[in-house]
Amino acid sequence: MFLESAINPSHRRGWIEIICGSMFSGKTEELIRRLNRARIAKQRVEIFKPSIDTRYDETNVVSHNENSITSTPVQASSQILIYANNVDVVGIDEAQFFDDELVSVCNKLAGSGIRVIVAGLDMDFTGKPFGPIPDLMATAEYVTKVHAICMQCGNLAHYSHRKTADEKLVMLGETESYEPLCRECFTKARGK
Ligand SMILES: Nc1ncnc2c1ncn2[C@@H]1O[C@H](COP(=O)(O)OP(=O)(O)O)[C@@H](O)[C@H]1O
Ligand SMILES: Cc1cn([C@H]2C[C@H](O)[C@@H](COP(=O)(O)O)O2)c(=O)[nH]c1=O
Ligand SMILES: [Zn+2]
Repeated sequence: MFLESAINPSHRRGWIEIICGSMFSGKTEELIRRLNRARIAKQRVEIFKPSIDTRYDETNVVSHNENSITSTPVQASSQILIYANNVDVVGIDEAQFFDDELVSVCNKLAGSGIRVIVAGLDMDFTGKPFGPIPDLMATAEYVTKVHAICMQCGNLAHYSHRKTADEKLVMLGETESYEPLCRECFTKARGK
């Protein structure tokens, strides 16, 4: 579906792709896969992540199974417009942590002929829509929802259950603090 077609500079068409889902669903792997393919097609690629995401690495975007790609950490989404100069493709990871302006930033980039690929959590640990992702999903041309495996029953999971009592929206973590769960197991776990 996402062809790395040669880009004709006189007639550049941009668009937005969203890769969303729970934690451990393969969002970052899929983002890295698409960006690597764009590089193989000799397209100019820039990758951004919010600077608060220091979980695996200060700069690189790193997946749970240790795939990685170099990125530029930025504090505010508006900085992406400044750094995304002379590029064909922009990748953005952990987009749920960005401010709401990310929606207009991505639309401006796409409007100027850039392919924009955004990965992020669609729901927070309570099951509510997370940050700018829902609005991005509404305005994107393409939305891919990927699934993890439920850690309780082995079915497909689309919730990220927090295993600790912490109620803060932003709490970086891994398997020590979060597990992907299916609807049934998440409802049971939240009911406790
Ligand atoms: N419960 C799980 N379901 C699926 N993959 C898992 C699970 N737990 C760990 N993983 C690992 O996580 C990888 C996906 O990592 P990543 O792309 O970083 O996910 P995301 O960005 O969606 O959190 C999988 O390829 C697998 O190795
Ligand atoms: C559900 C949820 C998650 N987080 C944090 C936990 C991780 O550091 C990232 C998600 O990373 P992944 O690449 O999708 O595995 O987000 C959070 O701060 N708040 C939440 O509600
Ligand atoms: Zn389950």
